[in-house]
Formats: sequence, C-alpha cells, structure tokens
Amino acid sequence: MSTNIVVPLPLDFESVTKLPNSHAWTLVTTDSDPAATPDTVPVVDLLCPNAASLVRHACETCGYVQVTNHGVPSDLISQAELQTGRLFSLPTQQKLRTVRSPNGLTGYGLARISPFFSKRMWSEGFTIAAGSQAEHARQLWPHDDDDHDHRDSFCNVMEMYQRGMMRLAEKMAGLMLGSLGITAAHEDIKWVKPKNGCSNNPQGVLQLNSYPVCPDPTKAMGLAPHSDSSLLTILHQSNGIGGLQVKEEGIGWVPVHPVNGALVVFVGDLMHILSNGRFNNVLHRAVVNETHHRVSLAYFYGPPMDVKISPLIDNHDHPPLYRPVTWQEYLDFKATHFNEALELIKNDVKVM
Ligand SMILES: C=C1C[C@]23C[C@H]1CC[C@H]2[C@@]12CCC[C@@](C)(C(=O)O1)[C@H]2[C@@H]3C(=O)O
Ligand SMILES: O=C(O)CCC(=O)C(=O)O
Ligand SMILES: [Fe+2]
Repeated sequence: MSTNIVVPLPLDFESVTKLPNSHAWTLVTTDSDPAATPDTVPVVDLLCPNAASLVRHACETCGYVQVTNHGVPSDLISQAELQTGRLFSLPTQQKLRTVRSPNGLTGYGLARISPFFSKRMWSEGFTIAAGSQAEHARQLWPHDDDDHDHRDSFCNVMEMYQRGMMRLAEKMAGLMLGSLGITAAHEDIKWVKPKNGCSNNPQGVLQLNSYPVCPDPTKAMGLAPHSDSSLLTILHQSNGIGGLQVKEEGIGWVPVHPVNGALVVFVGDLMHILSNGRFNNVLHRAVVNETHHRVSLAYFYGPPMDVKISPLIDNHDHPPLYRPVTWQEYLDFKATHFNEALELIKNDVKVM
C-alpha cells in the first residue's frame, strides 16, 4: 500500500465531546413520527409454505424484508457482532494500519459514498472481500502471543459468517427470482447455483459498520441515504438499538426496528435491474443516538464480477428498462455517479 496518498479518515470519535461542524448536517431528525409506521412490518418466516409470494410482495412494495428461520445460527451472528465491536474498539492508530487505499475495496475507512456529501458521516466501516480478513488481521494484531488468539478468532468467525451469509443469499436470490418465474435453469442466471469446481461464482462483500455514541444525534448522519449496489444485501443490526430507516414513497423516513432473530434483506440495484424495475431498490440510511454504540454487518451479494446482468422479464408491454451491465462496471458507475448510476444504464424508451 502506498503511504503518500491522502485518504479522508474517520474521526477519532472517542476524543470528541461536541459535534464538529464538519459532521453537522441540517435536518436529520431522529424522532420517529408515529404516523410514519408502516402498515405491515414485512417479516417473513422462510419455513412458511408461501414464503416466496410474501417475499415477492415485500420486494415489490417496501424493497426489503425481515426474515426469520433463515438458517444462520444465532450464536454465529452474536459472535460476529462481538468481533465487530472488538475490532472497532481498537485504538485508532491500530485500525489505521488497515486503511483502505483510494481505489481499494477492503479495509478500514469512511463509507465509499462519503465524497458525494459535503458533511462527514458519524460512522466508520471495515470492508472484507475474498478472504481479505486474514491479511488485515495480521496488520491489526501483529504480535505472536495474545494477538495470535485475537487474529484467529476474528478470522474464524468472519469466515464462518461469510459462509453462512452466502448460503442464505443464494437461498434468497433463488426465492426472489423464483417468485418472478425465473428459475436457475435460465441461461442468464446459471451462476446463482454454480456447479462444484466452477470458477464463475457469485461474490460476497462483508461491510462492518460502527456508529459511535454521538453528542448531537439530531444533526449527525450515521450513513447517508443510498441504495445498495448488490443483487441483495443481508443486514444484521445490534439487537435493541434502532438506527436503520427506509424511505417510503409519500411517507418519508420510516424506522426499521430490529426484530429479534431476524435478518433484514434489501433489494439491491442489480436485482432491480434483473426484475426490470419490479423490485424496489429501496433508499435507506442509518441515524445515530446519544447513548448506545451501534454496529451493523451488511453482506452484499452479487453475481460473478464479469457476468452481464440485464432485465430478465421483458415482453412487448414491458420492454427492458436497462442495458446489460456487470457488477464491476456498475460499482465503477456508482463510485463516479452515485445515485445517478441507474439512470446512466437506462435504455432510451422511445415513445411512438
Ligand atoms: C460491494 C460494495 C457495495 C458498497 C461498495 C462495495 C463495497 C462497500 C459497500 C458500501 C458499504 C456501506 C454503504 C455503501 C453505499 C458504501 O458506501 O460502501 C456500500 C456500497 C454500495 O452498495 O454501493
Ligand atoms: O447500519 C445500517 O443499519 C445500514 C447499513 C447499510 O445500509 C449498508 O451498509 O449498506
Ligand atoms: Fe445499505
């Protein structure tokens, strides 16, 4: 890693007692308006026989669903949350050894979308992809003795967590696409269920988010509004500490309260494209609070980086809304154009 490139860094939150101007946003209200409670909280038991149609309905309307009986052991989830808390509680200098390089994907730093906002977010993140935890763990805990145990437990837990998430993501992708009548037999999505030994595998990126206690949550933004650039994202948030909000058409920001034992699944931009706009890639954000340190673990699931994704349901009434795009191309668009990325790959629909 080059050391002479300037990367904006997260704040040393612990040393701050007053919200600095650099982090003071306007109009971030954390009060949840009682009127802003959704009619139905979309919670789906994956063992329920009509799970697929419930998931489809949630994806078409809210753009997210909380799933229970998802098959990921609850103690693995709490272990991963514990390791996440432990990582972020390391001294800043130690975390900075793994700082993400300007064009890099993995490591410690601000959210990738930070450059699109004039104010800084009240959060820090740590991104893991394709086994990167091993190298980062060596940088975080370089010594042999005690460090060795930290390194091992961090790596083991994160590896198992990613494996569990991949399995669930494949299940959810199958359920979502199946609910639209698209099966794994479809030529264009053969990668959803890759054969053993096949190199063209779906990819996962694990993002650990930390939202420290904040002196003035009404003016701070944990994670600014965005949609995810994945096919789908599986999110675990600290039990009992809210912060996630989704934007509901005609209502505004609505809190997504953590449901014990449930994982939140978001429709990502690529799933919106695949479904030819039927599934809602919902805008969401995270707000912060004055009393509790909150963490979240977001697992971004996508196709093999070089596979073209294009709308799979098109017919004369609904011509394809988008041009084919790979995940890699889409991430690049997102990095340069952020929320306009989808517009850029829209087909020009000619009105006759
Ligand atoms: C696979 C992904 C998905 C990324 C980019 C890349 C790695 C890091 C992800 C996040 C994590 C935090 C929110 C987000 C909006 C961000 O800033 O970085 C995400 C972004 C996206 O969904 O676009
Ligand atoms: O922390 C949260 O609740 C939201 C995280 C999120 O949206 C993300 O990492 O993409
Ligand atoms: Fe997100």
